[in-house]
Amino acid sequence: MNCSVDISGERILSDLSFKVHKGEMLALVGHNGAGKSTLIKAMIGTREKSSGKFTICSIDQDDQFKEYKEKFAYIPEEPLLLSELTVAHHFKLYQKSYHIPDELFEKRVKVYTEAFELEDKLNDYPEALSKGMRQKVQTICALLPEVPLLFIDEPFMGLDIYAGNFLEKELRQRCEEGISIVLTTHQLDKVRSLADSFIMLANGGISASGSVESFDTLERRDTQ
Ligand SMILES: Nc1ncnc2c1ncn2[C@@H]1O[C@H](COP(=O)(O)OP(=O)(O)OP(=O)(O)O)[C@@H](O)[C@H]1O
Repeated sequence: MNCSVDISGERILSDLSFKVHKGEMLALVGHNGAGKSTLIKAMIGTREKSSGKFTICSIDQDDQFKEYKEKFAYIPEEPLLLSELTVAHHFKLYQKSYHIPDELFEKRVKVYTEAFELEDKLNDYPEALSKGMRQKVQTICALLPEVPLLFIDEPFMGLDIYAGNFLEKELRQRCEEGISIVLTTHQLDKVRSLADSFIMLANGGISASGSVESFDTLERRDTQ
């Protein structure tokens, strides 16, 4: 993956280049405004890049956008649910978009709605849900398909402790199954406990990167 991104003529990300390996969990870290969400949005295709190239499993974002999109699922920082669809409709929409077989779909909906305590909310519309519940619905949607890559912007924001612990376990399990995950977080304890590697963004570029063990050293050095 490599890219530059300009917003309103201002360079936000400059010549970033990195790889995410199969089964790797990569944490994007950096202060507010460092460009973490912008990078994720460029990778999912909702923010145009000014130059560069993204590929997932050798599929190029610009040349084969439909195939590229089918290779990842995305959990945004703020839930983006449609007001005219119920919770169950959202799940069905993901099933159709990602061609999820019925058996897998039903199994995952059951496991996740139980784990996130949403079994009695399936026929509710987003406006009847709390912000945390909307975040849980959005999270479940992204966990339904079998895709090689997950992009997650602040996965634990707004989730209660039980849901956060469940998601942490689920993400770890997905990586063990060979799925790669790129997440942003300000929770450095999560970087340490979950991620394999990190990229620190600053001033539009990568100021540090490496294994999570080197993140620990960097953190100690920077706080002493
Ligand atoms: N829609 C926009 N219009 C103008 N500038 C924007 C827009 N979105 C982001 N920016 C700018 O791009 C830069 C990076 O923002 P971004 O949201 O990617 O940061 P972040 O690292 O995700 O921050 P946070 O930790 O606060 O979520 C900031 O300077 C921000 O002001």
